Amino acid sequence: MKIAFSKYHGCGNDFIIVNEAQFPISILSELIPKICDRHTGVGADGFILVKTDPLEMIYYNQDGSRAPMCGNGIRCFSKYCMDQGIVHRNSFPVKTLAGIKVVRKREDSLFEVDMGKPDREDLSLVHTRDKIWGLSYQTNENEVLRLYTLFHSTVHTVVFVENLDCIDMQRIGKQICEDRLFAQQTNVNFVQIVDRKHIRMQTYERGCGMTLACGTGACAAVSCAFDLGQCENTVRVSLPKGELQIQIDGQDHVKMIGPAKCIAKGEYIYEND
Ligand SMILES: N[C@@H](CCC[C@H](N)C(=O)O)C(=O)O
Repeated sequence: MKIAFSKYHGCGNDFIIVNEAQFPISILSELIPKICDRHTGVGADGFILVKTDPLEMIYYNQDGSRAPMCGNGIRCFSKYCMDQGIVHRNSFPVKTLAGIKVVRKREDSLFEVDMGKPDREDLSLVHTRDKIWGLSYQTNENEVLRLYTLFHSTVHTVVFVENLDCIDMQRIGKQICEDRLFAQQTNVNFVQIVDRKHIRMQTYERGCGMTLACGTGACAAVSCAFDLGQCENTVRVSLPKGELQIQIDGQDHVKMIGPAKCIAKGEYIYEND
C-alpha cells in the first residue's frame, strides 16, 4: 500500500504528517514505528494524523504510543493545514487530547499557540506520589538532581543543570523517564538558566528518546523556572537547532511562539509483515 505523507520540522523536532482518510486505522500500530524508523523508514520523532471535521491533531510518538499533545507538532500541523488549503484563516482552533488549542500564524511567519495553563496539582495519573516538586533524586551513577513534575499538555519533569554540555542526558533522561515514580513515564527536560530571559534546554522524550526540541517541554520548563523565581515571564529558549519564545501572562497562561517548516513530500511503501 502506498501512503502519501509530508514531513515537517519545528526547531529540529520532526514529524510525518498524514491525512487520516487514506488507510484503515487498524494498521497504525504497525505503520508508525516502521515509517518513523530512521534507517528503514522515512524517519521522524513523531507521527501526526490530520482529521478535518472538526480540525483535530492526533499525535503519536515514534514508537507508536499516543501522546495528548505536541507543541512543535501543533505548529507543523497548522502549517500543513494551511499549505494543503484545509484552513484558510490565520487563526483557528485545533482539537487535541489535551483540549482545544488556538493557533495563530503571525506576520513574521512564526506560529503562536495558546498552550493554556500548567497543572501542578492534579497529577494522580502522572506519578505515584502526591507531588514531585523539588524531589531529590539519585541516578545510578550517583548524581543528585532535583525533579519538578508538572502537566503542561502532557507530562513533563524539569531538571535544572549548571551546564547542558556537561551532562549525559541520554543516560539520565532514560533513567528518569522509565522510573517507577511515574505511572506512564515522563518527558525529561534538562534546563540551563543562561539569564532571567534566556534558557538552554534539551529533552529526553517519552516514546522517542533524545530529541532536538520539545515545545510542551519548553512551556513546562519556563513555567517551572518562573514559579521558582528564576526567570522573567518572557523567555527565549535556545535549542540545538532553533529557538522558541515562551510568554506567561498574569493568569499563568502560556503562549509558545516558534517556526514550522515543510521538508519533504512523498509516498511511503507500506508492507505488513
Ligand atoms: N515533541 C513534543 C512532545 C511529544 C509527546 C511526548 N513525547 C509525550 O509522550 O508526551 C513537543 O514538542 O511538545
